[in-house]
Amino acid sequence: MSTSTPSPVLRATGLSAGYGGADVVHGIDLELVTGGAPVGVVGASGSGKSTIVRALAGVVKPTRGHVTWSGRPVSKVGLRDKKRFRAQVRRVAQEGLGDIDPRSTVDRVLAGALTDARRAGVANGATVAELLDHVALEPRFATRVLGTMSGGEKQRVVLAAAIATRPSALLLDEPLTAVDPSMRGEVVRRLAETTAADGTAVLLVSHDLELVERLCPQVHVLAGGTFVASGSLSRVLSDSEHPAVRELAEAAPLAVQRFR
Ligand SMILES: Nc1ncnc2c1ncn2[C@@H]1O[C@H](COP(=O)(O)OP(=O)(O)OP(=O)(O)O)[C@@H](O)[C@H]1O
Repeated sequence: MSTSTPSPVLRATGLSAGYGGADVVHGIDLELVTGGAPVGVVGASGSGKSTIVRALAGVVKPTRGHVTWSGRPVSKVGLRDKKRFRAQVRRVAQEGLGDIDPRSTVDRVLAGALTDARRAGVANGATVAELLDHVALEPRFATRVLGTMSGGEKQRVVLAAAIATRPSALLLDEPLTAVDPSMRGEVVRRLAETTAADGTAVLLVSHDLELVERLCPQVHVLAGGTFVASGSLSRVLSDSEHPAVRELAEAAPLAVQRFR
């Protein structure tokens, strides 16, 4: 019987990165594995969570260490492979619609994402209605213009467009902040189902500890740009003596107080 471990689709090794010559994250080691369980990153505002996501997506360059995509340095992905990289490594960031035109209708955006996927060599037989279902949006949303939708509805369309390319890695940076908490659980449940079926490696960055706990068996706590504790969220919050973790545990909402 083979005992080989699957190789990571994205791996950060000794990653340091930042802006204008000053590093904000230092010596980060992180692996996202195809078919592996989602990995969470939590930490105070400004601790560097989004910077790690940007470095994994190739948007910010490492100053030390490196990020590899299926073993190749992301910084060396040439023009020819850029399209495939962008389809395979999808970042859903808190910054809103990204490059999606707010005047577009939902079905145009999602049909476009499915076409992009096919052009990048990704087989996806999904329909627009199925993509909407993956993020708990009803079929009637297909004809809506994005600019007229609520923040939470827009976030779910952005997520559906990311899933359309059946990415091997999905980097979620506060993906559901505008979705109301009662709906968030259902979106996460469907998202987890879809990504698990596709073997997509998921990284979730969020201040919502309930969401992280629900989706990610493995969590890293970031403080001052370094990982200060790692493990299951419940174990980390109850066991770690690090001041940043204690602060996180103190501020945890009632629903996660049981961790303390
Ligand atoms: N484009 C930028 N130029 C200069 N500094 C930046 C830039 N983006 C982020 N920073 C700084 O880098 C540090 C880490 O920011 P980052 O956005 O990674 O933190 P975060 O943990 O994701 O925060 P939050 O939870 O508030 O989103 C912060 O001090 C921030 O001000």
